[in-house]
Amino acid sequence: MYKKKGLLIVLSGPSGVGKGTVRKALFEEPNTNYEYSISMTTRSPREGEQDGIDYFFKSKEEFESLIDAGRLLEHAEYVGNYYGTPMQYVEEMIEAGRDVFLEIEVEGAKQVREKMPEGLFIFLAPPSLSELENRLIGRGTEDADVIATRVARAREELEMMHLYDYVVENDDVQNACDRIHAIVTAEHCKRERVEELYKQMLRGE
Ligand SMILES: Nc1ncnc2c1ncn2[C@@H]1O[C@H](COP(=O)(O)OP(=O)(O)OP(=O)(O)O)[C@@H](O)[C@H]1O
Ligand SMILES: Nc1nc2c(ncn2[C@@H]2O[C@H](COP(=O)(O)O)[C@@H](O)[C@H]2O)c(=O)[nH]1
Repeated sequence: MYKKKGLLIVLSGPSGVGKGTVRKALFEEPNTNYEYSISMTTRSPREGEQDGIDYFFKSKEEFESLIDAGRLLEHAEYVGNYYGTPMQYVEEMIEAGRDVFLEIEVEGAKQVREKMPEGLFIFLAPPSLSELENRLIGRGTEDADVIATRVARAREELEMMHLYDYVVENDDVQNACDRIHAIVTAEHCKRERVEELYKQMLRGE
């Protein structure tokens, strides 16, 4: 029996912009069809982070063997660590009709665009670079030198914004959630309408 596939939603944007915060708030909304793809990383867990919930924490050797085995949809090196998306979970959820969110940086998003161009690519942008830096400082999870490296990387990432289907400013968590939810809903409507019109044309109607 034909089952409608889910949407792959790539939520990208610089470290500290609020991707995790906005995604968690989105997932608390009722009547959504969202799944979250837990990434793999070689970064050490932060205080309170749990393996299998925040990330799958891997050694460098484990991560490299997953790359070699072709088990990652995408992967990137970010400020001295590997990050990547396990392929199988994403494929299974999309087949099951679920909308799957990836929360990834821009190099990984480029790879996903090549492999799955039918995805929906959303860039979460900060109100300003100084606000981004304040958020990273306020989060209190990185040392000053790592924050400086992440902010420098953010400047490069912001130059890639135009490659995305949508740019959403995270000025306020609820506003950003509402915008993303509206984009996903509109995208579904568009795709369903296009599919229906193509089917009508094929039937000669
Ligand atoms: N709209 C907002 N206004 C003010 N603070 C925010 C907003 N969104 C998120 N924050 C705060 O900014 C900090 C960074 O947020 P978060 O960890 O969600 O970012 P991230 O993009 O997921 O970072 P990373 O990519 O490093 O995982 C957190 O302390 C969070 O509470
Ligand atoms: N390319 C990928 N990037 C990812 C993935 N999971 C997370 N990330 C991004 O890495 C940076 C740093 O994350 P942090 O948890 O150390 O702050 C941030 O931009 C994340 O969005 C992934 O699977 N692939």
